Amino acid sequence: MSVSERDILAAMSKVMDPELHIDLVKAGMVKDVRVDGDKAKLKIELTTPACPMKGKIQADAEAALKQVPGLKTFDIEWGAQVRSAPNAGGQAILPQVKNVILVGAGKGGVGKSTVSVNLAAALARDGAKVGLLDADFYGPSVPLMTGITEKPVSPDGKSLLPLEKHGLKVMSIGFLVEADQALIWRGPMLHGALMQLVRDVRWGELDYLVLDLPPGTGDVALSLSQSVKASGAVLVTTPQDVALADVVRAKQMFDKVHIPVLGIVENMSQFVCPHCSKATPIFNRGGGRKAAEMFSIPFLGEIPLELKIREAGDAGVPVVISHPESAEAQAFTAMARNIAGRVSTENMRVAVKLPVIR
Ligand SMILES: Nc1ncnc2c1ncn2[C@@H]1O[C@H](COP(=O)(O)OP(=O)(O)OP(=O)(O)O)[C@@H](O)[C@H]1O
Repeated sequence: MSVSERDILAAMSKVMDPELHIDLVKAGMVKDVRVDGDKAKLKIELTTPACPMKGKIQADAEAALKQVPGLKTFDIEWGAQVRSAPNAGGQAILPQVKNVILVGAGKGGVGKSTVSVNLAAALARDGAKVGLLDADFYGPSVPLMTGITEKPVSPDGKSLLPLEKHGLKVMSIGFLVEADQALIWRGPMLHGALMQLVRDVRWGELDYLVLDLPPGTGDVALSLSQSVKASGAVLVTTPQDVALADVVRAKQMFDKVHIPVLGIVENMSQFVCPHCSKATPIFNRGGGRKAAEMFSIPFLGEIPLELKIREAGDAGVPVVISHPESAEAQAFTAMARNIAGRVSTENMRVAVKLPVIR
């Protein structure tokens, strides 16, 4: 029995992307199908190299191909092509950036910068082209957390080259102004400075630009979020009720400007004693998940309160790079893949008018 390309496509159209809820053929993920007698070759192009569902898609695709009558062997080449946010193409401000991911928090100190840095590093480790922009003028921690001490240079007196470290392109308001100087600026001046930081940096082509927002729900965070036409926002909280009240406000802020909230990350979830392995919920636990349920938005993961995370931050090497096998690095990696998956779903939902499935 001879096998045709159509048989291969028919098999692939039975495999669903578990996040997009459409089949691989409809999602445009099956490419370069070639059949030679009883052998087939094809390429499956995921919507992100940080796909959280790759294992399942791979198992389902292989199972479907094994069912094709007459097919003896097959070879799947795996690739990834990050798609742009539907509104990204029109934005003159960041034309080569496919997706801007905002990282926000209702208040300071909940670990927004730690999450931003590890999110960016985890996406880059998975193979994506990633930039990290620290717009937190209250306390720009990205220079410390990435270990960058150099200042950015301007080859033409107009634009700035981002600094490169840990596989990331990095820019921070902290590279350009002294902390006390930015603090005395008021709304329009601050907004102008931050927009310059977004606009005048030569990011080049990026799959994701992770933008560490100033904490809170003030005008600066709001207008910056609007100007960059983000794919979505990640909200960081600690599990306590007091932090969650701030998350409610942050969610309302993003709703007001029609930026999809990709989900909630709960940081400092619990502390596991390295000596006796007893877990202690220092800031309580489970509040982030509860808030996600309350808003019907995804819960993107919980990050433990862990000495290694703080030490890695202070040492300028994100924990996903310094200790990639550790439980805390894996928590960040799972979170990053969930976020990348949500960005793909949002992009695809608008592109092919998928129903909203949470
Ligand atoms: N999960 C964690 N485990 C241990 N330490 C953490 C964790 N998350 C953050 N920290 C530490 O807490 C401090 C504050 O974190 P971070 O600067 O990321 O917070 P932030 O919300 O960005 O604060 P700000 O709004 O002031 O910039 C840092 O020293 C960081 O290393």
